[in-house]
Amino acid sequence: MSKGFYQVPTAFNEPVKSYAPGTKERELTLNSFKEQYNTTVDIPLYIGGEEIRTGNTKDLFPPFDHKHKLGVYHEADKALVEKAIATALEARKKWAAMPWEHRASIFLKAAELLAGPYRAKINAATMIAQAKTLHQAEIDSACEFIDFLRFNVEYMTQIYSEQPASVDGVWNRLEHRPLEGFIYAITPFNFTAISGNLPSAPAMMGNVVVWKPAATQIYSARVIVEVFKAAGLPDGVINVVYGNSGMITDTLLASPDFAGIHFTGSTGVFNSMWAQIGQNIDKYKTYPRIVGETGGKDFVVAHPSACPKEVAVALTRGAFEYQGQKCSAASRAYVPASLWNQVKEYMTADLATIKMGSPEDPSNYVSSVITEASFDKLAKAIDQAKADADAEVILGGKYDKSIGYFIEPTVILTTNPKYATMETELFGPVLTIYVYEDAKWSETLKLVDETSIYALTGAIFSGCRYAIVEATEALVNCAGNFYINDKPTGAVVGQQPFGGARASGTNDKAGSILNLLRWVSPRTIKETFVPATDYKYPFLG
Ligand SMILES: NC(=O)c1ccc[n+]([C@@H]2O[C@H](COP(=O)([O-])OP(=O)(O)OC[C@H]3O[C@@H](n4cnc5c(N)ncnc54)[C@H](O)[C@@H]3O)[C@@H](O)[C@H]2O)c1
Ligand SMILES: N[C@@H](CCC=O)C(=O)O
Repeated sequence: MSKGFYQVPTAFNEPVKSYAPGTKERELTLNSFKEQYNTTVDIPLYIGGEEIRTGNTKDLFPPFDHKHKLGVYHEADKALVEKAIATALEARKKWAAMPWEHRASIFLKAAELLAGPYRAKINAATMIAQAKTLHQAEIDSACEFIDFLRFNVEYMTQIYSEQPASVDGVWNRLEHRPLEGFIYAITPFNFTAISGNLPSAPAMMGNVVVWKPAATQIYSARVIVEVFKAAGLPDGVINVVYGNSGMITDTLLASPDFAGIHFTGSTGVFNSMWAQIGQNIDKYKTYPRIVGETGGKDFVVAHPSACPKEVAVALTRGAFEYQGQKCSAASRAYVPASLWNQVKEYMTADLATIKMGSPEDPSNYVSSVITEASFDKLAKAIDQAKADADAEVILGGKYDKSIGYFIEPTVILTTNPKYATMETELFGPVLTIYVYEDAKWSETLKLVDETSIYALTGAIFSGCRYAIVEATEALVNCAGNFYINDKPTGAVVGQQPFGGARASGTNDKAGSILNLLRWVSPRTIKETFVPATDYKYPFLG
């Protein structure tokens, strides 16, 4: 039991290291890359304290070198998924009663382990599994993950300290109980930080979790498991399963103890799980919390008063860093005719200098996309644009999967503002640009609003304050993260809470107090010091 009103250390953003030639961090990470690349892994399921190897294995390959086998992971069957539920519920008996400051301590320790001894390992694993460059791995698996842990600890204490008023003779208290049951965390391939945050945020609030990482991220997920273990997270609080996604999800969502889902991934998968939860609603002991951050079709709109160089750089970085595989990536842009030639010249010059290849070579700015399926989908969209009369591939457009799944950073120019790649999320290094007449600024804002089902991120570039005001209002429902004169990627925990609405998710803002509130069920406690001893009102005599 707590014996003090503790204050946690003030959260701060982990500084991003430079990885410049000759730096220690560069040497450590590249050494770890080599070592991990040449070691075969045999990744088990983690249920309670057990590492379970079923013998039912799948091979792991880096997407930039798909003939290099990294090892295997073991798949769960239905009985093991049920075992994960039972193990989580057993662990809940002690974990839900763990004093909050000890939960805080565990996750603060995890943050420090990531900032220090595990930094090179988790960054290198992310580079290998997800084809991230040094810088992209650093801002994700080290810095953002550390930030999630530090800031969530601070938000947790804010939640606990916010208390109701009490009048004379009464003490009102509010306690925030973990949800009654287990949480299903289901995570995407593209951010190791999101993979770490989705199970740990509910766990920090006293919940137990069954976590299913994306198959393509299991290789770096194993390092997350290692870090949580080293930080002292008790067995059974976070249990990790992989295998057939449909079977795992069906089994978990059918449990009467299912208390919530913490999802990040595509809109279609989230929608199907929401429907399934609806069908199962009579089974559950408590209404489950449904939290999902999903797809995007993120925009950049330039006003004629914008600086063309700034627009071009925002497009290059926003669309092509990490091969356009950020949910926030710029994938449609609206550029005024008066700026277009300059924007195009700057982008052409910049893209000509971008190198693509293995993330092990730090001079490569981009690497491969994640899977063959993604490669094929992107190649098909590029070919279609080459064939269509209302579209033209003006930059990039080449692809090659002989060694890895490499797609050149590609720019499509369209004369049709509703062209397929202006509307559909492709999730890769393909940017589509529509050039509008300068006089049609207000109509263009309407077009931005009406073109996509998503509302995740968006950016406007303008040197005119009136245009900024107009766009901020006209695009009020188009993005949960809205940028003025900046690229639409790179939200920082504690600074720009992240998430979108419409088909982009429930907008519960990962890494914020709003998200943590979804993982607790408040109980109000009223204590009366001197209870009444007479039933009559005073005026009844
Ligand atoms: N809004 C955000 O904050 C955010 C952040 C990152 C990624 N994303 C989105 O995630 C997507 C890319 O990630 P992804 O390719 O890993 O997404 P995905 O939807 O394919 O996979 C996400 C998770 O769902 C699982 N899954 C896939 N099919 C399933 C099924 N039929 N039943 C149950 N589970 C299933 C996967 O194994 C994985 O664990 C993009 O749409 C991107 O916009 C959104
Ligand atoms: N939070 C990240 C995107 C996460 C989704 O992939 C960003 O802001 O770029």
